[in-house]
Amino acid sequence: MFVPTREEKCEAMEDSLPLHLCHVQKPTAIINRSHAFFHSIALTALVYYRVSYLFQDPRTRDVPTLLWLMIFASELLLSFIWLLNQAYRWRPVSRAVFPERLPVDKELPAIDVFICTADPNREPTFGVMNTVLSAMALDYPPEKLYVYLSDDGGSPVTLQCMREAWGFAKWWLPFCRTYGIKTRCPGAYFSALDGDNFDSWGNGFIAQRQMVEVGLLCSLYILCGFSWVLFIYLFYFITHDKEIIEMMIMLQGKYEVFKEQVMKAREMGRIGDKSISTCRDHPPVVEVIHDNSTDALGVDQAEMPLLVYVSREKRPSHAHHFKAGALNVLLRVSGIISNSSYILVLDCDMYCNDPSSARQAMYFHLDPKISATLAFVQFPQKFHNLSKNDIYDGRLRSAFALEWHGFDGLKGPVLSGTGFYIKRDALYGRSIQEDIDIMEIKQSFGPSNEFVKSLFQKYKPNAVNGQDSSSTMPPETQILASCAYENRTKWGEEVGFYYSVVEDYLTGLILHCKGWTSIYNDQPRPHFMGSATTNLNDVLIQATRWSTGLIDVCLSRFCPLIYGPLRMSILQSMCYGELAFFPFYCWPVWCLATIPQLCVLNGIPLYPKVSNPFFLIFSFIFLSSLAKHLHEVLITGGSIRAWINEQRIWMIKSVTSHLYGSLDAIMKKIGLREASFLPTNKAEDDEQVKSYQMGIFDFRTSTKFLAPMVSLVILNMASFVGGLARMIIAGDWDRTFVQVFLSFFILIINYPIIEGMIVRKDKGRITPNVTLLSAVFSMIFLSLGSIVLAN
Ligand SMILES: O=c1ccn([C@@H]2O[C@H](COP(=O)(O)OP(=O)(O)O[C@H]3O[C@H](CO)[C@@H](O)[C@H](O)[C@H]3O)[C@@H](O)[C@H]2O)c(=O)[nH]1
Ligand SMILES: [Mn+2]
Repeated sequence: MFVPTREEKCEAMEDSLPLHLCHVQKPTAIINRSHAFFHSIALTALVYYRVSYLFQDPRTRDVPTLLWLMIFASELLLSFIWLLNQAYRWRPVSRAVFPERLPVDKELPAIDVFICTADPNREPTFGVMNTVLSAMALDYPPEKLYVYLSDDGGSPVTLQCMREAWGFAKWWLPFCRTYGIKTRCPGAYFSALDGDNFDSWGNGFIAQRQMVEVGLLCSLYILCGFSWVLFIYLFYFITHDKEIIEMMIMLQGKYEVFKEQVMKAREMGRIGDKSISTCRDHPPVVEVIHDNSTDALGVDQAEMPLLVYVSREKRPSHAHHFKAGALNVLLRVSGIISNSSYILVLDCDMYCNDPSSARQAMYFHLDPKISATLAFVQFPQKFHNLSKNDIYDGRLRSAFALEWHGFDGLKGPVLSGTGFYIKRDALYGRSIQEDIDIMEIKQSFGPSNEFVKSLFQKYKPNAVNGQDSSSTMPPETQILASCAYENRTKWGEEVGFYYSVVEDYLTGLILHCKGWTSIYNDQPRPHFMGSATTNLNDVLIQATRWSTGLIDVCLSRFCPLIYGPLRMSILQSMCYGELAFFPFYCWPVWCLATIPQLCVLNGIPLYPKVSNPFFLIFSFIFLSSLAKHLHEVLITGGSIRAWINEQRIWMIKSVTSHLYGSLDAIMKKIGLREASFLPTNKAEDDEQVKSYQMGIFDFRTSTKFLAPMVSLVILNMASFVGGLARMIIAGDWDRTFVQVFLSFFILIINYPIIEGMIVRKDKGRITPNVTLLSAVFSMIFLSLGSIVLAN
């Protein structure tokens, strides 16, 4: 977090009052660049060592060339990804904003909020409704705020619950506004109060409190020299305070009723006693949520943002392109309803925690110096369900606490799925001139006349506003939400969000390539809070999906290292490259967890002897990368434990998710597999939450994920013991040290796997079957390997 110095503030004042300031983190940049310098010298020496071996006389070489090359390739790949990583570390920046300098309400532009939900079983409706309410309660003029929920599950339960949420919002919004409530997601607000024993505050509490107040009042009146001014002042405060408490209690009651109704609706929507009915084959539904009564506190709907439910048409025969498809439907439907210039995109589990985010985004979007090229303002993803230890690195620390700041120092961070305010025009691909050929536009945007009209500046949207409750949706919305609408158009390819399971990454990449910029606004109070994946199974499934999507982009014409450098700066392309190449870590991690181990058991040295000067080079590289990582964890508020956790989860994901993801992408490329997007599970399982909170790994995941990591641990146990024996018995510790140490390091970092295999007896352990299977795998590998090496 950056606090502007007095000089910077003064400068800012003189310089026609900017709304924000950007500050390069100079000390960090200096450390990063010097580290990169020394580290790269060491890497060059390593390359020299590996290459020069290949030129040695074949008779003196004691390592099979193939193995040497495989290890060398791993080291080169690690070095290459390391090099790409340096782009983030080149020029990290922080930003400060000046809340007092925003234009008055009537000058603010309108905002459409898009919230996506896909599956009422994995994404509990009550949580989704909390997100909807938090968005409706943003601190923004309500007549300029339009909230759209896309329901890919097409579930009547969700629609019914939206109506309930609307009813509750009529109480909730005025309460937030009147009392300046800071936490406007009702779930978060009431659970925080629970922490203060709010539940025990009943009427008795109020009466008791009143007595104390009267007593206090009298004594203070006397104490302050019978001053009437003070008396009135205090009286006002005390009564005001009481009013809030009474309102709070009343609202909590309403909230409980709302919750019950949501639960009831879910109960009714269940098939048997299992899942809620959803439908993958249904017509489009677009509905404005409203009712006629103006009961609650006299609030009529004029003071409520418009709330729209959209469930796009789905047919089994049509590809629906997951979240990107849903967002594109929302773009079109909202285009003819509100057509706001800016759009906030939220995942259904990502609620607005700080109501000022919309205004803060406008500090940047309305700054004349940057607004012309600014496509979006990205806020960090922060999570409300993380434990202190965070064993699965659910907080994605390196991305949001570090790398995005570095991205921001270039031309801005990649689009990150949720929590960003994007300019509608940026998504439409180009600015539409009035004299452009209509037929050409229709080829890109589809046949709807109404929608095409909305692309022009002068367009006045249908303005279905909440005041007029009898208003129905323009029939055109049904056409825009139909699945055939996109046939033979450029949606998902040149306009809107780009179709990919990592639609955020691809759309961000292309926007930057087109010359747009973005901004990263990370402030101490989280603007948005989501639920992170907190069990191993979800973590690995999610990482597999991301890997598939990223490798898919790598294999397409948008490969960032080819497509990028011609269109944006080399550093920016490197950042995008690093993200896309990340899954390739599977290769070096697999190699380094198997080849040195196989070799140590067969007495083949792959690394320099301890007495060889190149040993120092290898040690330096190893320690320097660990130390740099540790430094970064510590400066971003992490601990030594977090550092170990991140090392471990990186290894685990590399040998499982990144491998499977890359294979999936390759199979997709050759037509053996279809893309899929299984949303993460946001429904909490008490038992799993408990073990996560206690920092205990929950190994209840598929064998597909467990077998590789358990096999590798067993393999390393074998090589560690075998290598140690060799060191002691044969006495060639000089030659074997590095390889034995490598196994030792792998085992130490992955201790929880050993524990899960051997020590634990609970449900979340690794079952003996999996251990046995993995042991068989590693034995087969070792015996086959040894036979091959012996020949
Ligand atoms: O067919 C689908 C599938 C998903 N979603 C929604 O997409 C959002 C993200 O899905 P989630 O299961 O939470 O995936 P994550 O892996 O947690 O999402 C991260 O990764 C995604 C893909 O890169 C980004 O879209 C997200 O914003 C980002 O938070 C959720 O609101 C879903 O409801 C849809 O609307 N339709
Ligand atoms: Mn998510």
